[in-house]
Amino acid sequence: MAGLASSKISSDFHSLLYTSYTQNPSSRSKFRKSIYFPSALIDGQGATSYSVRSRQMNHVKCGMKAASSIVDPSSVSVVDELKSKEWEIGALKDELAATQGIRIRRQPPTDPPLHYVGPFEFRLQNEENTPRNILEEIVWNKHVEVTQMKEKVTIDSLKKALESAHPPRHFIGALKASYLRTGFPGLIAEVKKASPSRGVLREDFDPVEVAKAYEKGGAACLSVLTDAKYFQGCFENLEAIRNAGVQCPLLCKEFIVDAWQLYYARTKGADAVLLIAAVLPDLDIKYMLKICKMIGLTALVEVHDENEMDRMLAIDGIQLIGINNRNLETFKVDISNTKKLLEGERGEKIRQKDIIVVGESGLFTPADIAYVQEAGVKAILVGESIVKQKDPTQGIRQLFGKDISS
Ligand SMILES: O=C(O)c1ccccc1NCC(=O)[C@H](O)[C@H](O)COP(=O)(O)O
Repeated sequence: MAGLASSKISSDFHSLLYTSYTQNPSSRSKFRKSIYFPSALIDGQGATSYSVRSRQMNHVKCGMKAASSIVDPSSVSVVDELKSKEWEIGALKDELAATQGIRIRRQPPTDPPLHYVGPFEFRLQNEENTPRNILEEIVWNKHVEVTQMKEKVTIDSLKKALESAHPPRHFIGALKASYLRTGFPGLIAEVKKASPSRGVLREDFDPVEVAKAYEKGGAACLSVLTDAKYFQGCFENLEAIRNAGVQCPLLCKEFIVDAWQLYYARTKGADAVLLIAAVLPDLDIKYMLKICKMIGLTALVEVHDENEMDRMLAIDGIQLIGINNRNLETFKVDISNTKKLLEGERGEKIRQKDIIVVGESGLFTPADIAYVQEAGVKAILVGESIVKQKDPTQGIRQLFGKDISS
């Protein structure tokens, strides 16, 4: 089915372009008929489980440059056709994400391939191909990183490794138990050496020592940064903490852009993963939630604004939502963001759905904790204010204004 539909679309597409081009060669419009495969589906099996859907002709502005040369149509290779199709799929993914308010493009807008329409060739104009902000840069880099990792570690080998993986620890259960025990939001303490917004936070950074100090201070769970380039983290830290006998459930703090990463994180000792609504379209979130449930991972779905919160509240199966007070595009931190997103109908819907909310970023004092707790959070995710303390155990005591360890 997919193959047939694709070739039909391809011929329609080119015949339409040929007609458009020959009738009004100066036309400044691009017709695009595209196919959408959610990126999360392309894990080697999923892609065939989705029907190919040709979409309405989209009439969007672009410039069609006059043919620079006359080519023999029979010389257009299958590779050119596939490159053209790949480019169209990438462009459509961004277009579909944009309809959900997502501004992050998953990959650089590559140069559109040369289009061959009958005896003509032309190239559609290109958008800027530099990242618009740090989050988009991280996501583009992550795509390259994961593509390279997937060449070395297959999804089948990961699925095989999962057969002997440790049983997952109950991430949400630990947060709820901590809240009941202390009367404070459960603490997800973040093992983070550095970040794009704050640089190096802790020079003498021993992840296992930091993790043990957090556990001693009363953390319910830990968040472990595994991104190397922008946070100086790594998966070896996650494994080392797991293997050091730390009992806290572990959140793999990674930028998930591909379902393969979920399997990989689970094999490296993760009990939970982060799904960022600013990066992942709804279909990817839904698909990844299913995979998380299947392989024993808790999903912390992160939002920053009302649009992202409304999108996530419309998705069934989400149990844990993190409200990030840091704008990951501008780095601006404002803890009132948590209050804003929990007011009114949104707060009511969260209570009805029994969703646990995590207040994330910019929490430094007992007053900050009281503020977000009053807003309705049952858990908090804290990095900078405790990881930079000489004694992180003491840092937790200062953060809460009391010893929450027993
Ligand atoms: O912290 C950054 O600079 C950053 C930049 C781009 C994407 C994510 C980023 N941080 C991840 C986080 O959200 C924080 O590590 C986490 O919420 C803890 O925040 P904090 O307590 O302020 O360290």
